[in-house]
Amino acid sequence: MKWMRKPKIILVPYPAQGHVTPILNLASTFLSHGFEPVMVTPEFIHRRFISNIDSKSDISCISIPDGLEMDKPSDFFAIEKAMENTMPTHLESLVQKLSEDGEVVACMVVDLLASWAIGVGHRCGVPVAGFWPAMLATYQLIAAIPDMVGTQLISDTGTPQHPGPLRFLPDQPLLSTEDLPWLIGTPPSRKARFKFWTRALDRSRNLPWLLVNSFPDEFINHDKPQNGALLENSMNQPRIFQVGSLSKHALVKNPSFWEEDLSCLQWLDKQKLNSVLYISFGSWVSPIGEGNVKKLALTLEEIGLPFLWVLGPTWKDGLPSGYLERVSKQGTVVSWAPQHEVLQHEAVTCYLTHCGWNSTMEAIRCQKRLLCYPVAGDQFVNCAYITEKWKIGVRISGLGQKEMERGLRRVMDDKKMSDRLGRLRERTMGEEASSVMMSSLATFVNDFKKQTDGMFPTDLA
Ligand SMILES: O=c1ccn([C@@H]2O[C@H](COP(=O)(O)OP(=O)(O)O[C@H]3O[C@H](CO)[C@@H](O)[C@H](O)[C@H]3O)[C@@H](O)[C@H]2O)c(=O)[nH]1
Repeated sequence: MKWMRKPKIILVPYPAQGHVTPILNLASTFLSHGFEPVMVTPEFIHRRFISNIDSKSDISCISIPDGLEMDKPSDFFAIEKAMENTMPTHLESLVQKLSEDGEVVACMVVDLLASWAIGVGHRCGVPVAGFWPAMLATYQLIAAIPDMVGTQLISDTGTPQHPGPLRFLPDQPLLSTEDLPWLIGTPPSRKARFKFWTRALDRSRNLPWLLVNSFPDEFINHDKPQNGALLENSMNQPRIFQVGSLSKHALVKNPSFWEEDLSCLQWLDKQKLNSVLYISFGSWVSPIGEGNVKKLALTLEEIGLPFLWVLGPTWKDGLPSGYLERVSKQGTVVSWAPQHEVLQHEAVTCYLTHCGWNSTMEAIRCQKRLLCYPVAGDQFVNCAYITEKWKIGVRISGLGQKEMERGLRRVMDDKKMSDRLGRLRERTMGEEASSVMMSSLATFVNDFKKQTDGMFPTDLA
């Protein structure tokens, strides 16, 4: 029988910018393997980015109901509730409908933060691969939760039992016990986030594959067979494939949740080479708090350095009165920037960042030094790699004038930082790294094709 339609791969991201962007990039890499990628997101997110997706794109974007109130901001826990209670039945119906219509769903790629969808795949008899949108190092930290509880490093609700810096895993930089990814907000919220992670870990432990949004030698374990996969399934862990920097930005237009303010590129064109500090704290976690917004605003004014600051409308209201007029000759504030273009711009010299993983990879791609102010989640781990392992940035402990000036001096005076950035870009996205990642992806595709023998049209299998 000759199949007319391409087999589908359904991709389910956690509904946040830092997750949708990398999963869509991953989706684009399946096109050359003969699949039709279908990204499924809840309605509240779909509405926001769909107009920014190229309508001629070969990637389909489908929304499912989330039960969330329209136009009401949803916090982490409201989204969790929607994912756990509302979305599974809708995804299941979607997969069943596709099968009834004669479509082949070859595989589902599920963000581990959207682990609710793993069960849907199992119930529908579709092979499921996990997707980790961040560093492998943070996955390993999460995967080590049972060991951390067992060795009483943390309590069984995730509370650190020993203060001070610790090396949680071999080869990883030192971290403070306060830097663990679930330690966000009040004690009840920390416990609830810990529960979220342990549940994600339980659901994903037996997955055969995990695709990681990272690069091949982020973690080197010479004792393990390479063969496209970094860690074999020996410890009841998925086989790991690092395919992060395979993404071709040209293939997918940025699925921005907010409208990009392009005027900042014209503003950058008028600035001197290597003169501008770019500032952005990403999209997911509330950035830095009102007090810190005010503090940073005044610091920038005192330092007098040209700056481009991404600050959402709610936070903009927290700027000191008359501030924007006062600094109009020095800097510019936008609600959302075309970040990749900004980082590529020659006027930008340094990036004050929250160390979100996508921003970190983009800064490496564009060769920009980093001034790090991690806020939450995996950002402390990323920051430790940036500042201690790779030495492509400097961490600042506060946003006051002294800390900023000291940090800027250290980051700009480091004569070897540009070389390190160059070498890191080569290691992470150069030709050799890309070819390893391409073969990793091919190994993964062949692997799941084997599991679904007979499902594929012969001319694609
Ligand atoms: O004005 C802006 C600001 C950001 N971005 C883009 O938004 C994305 C932000 O991603 P990331 O840097 O990873 O930050 P978050 O959105 O905060 O991502 C969440 O998800 C990441 C992946 O799991 C984690 O590493 C972060 O800590 C977590 O906050 C990047 O692609 C940026 O280019 C823009 O396009 N315009």
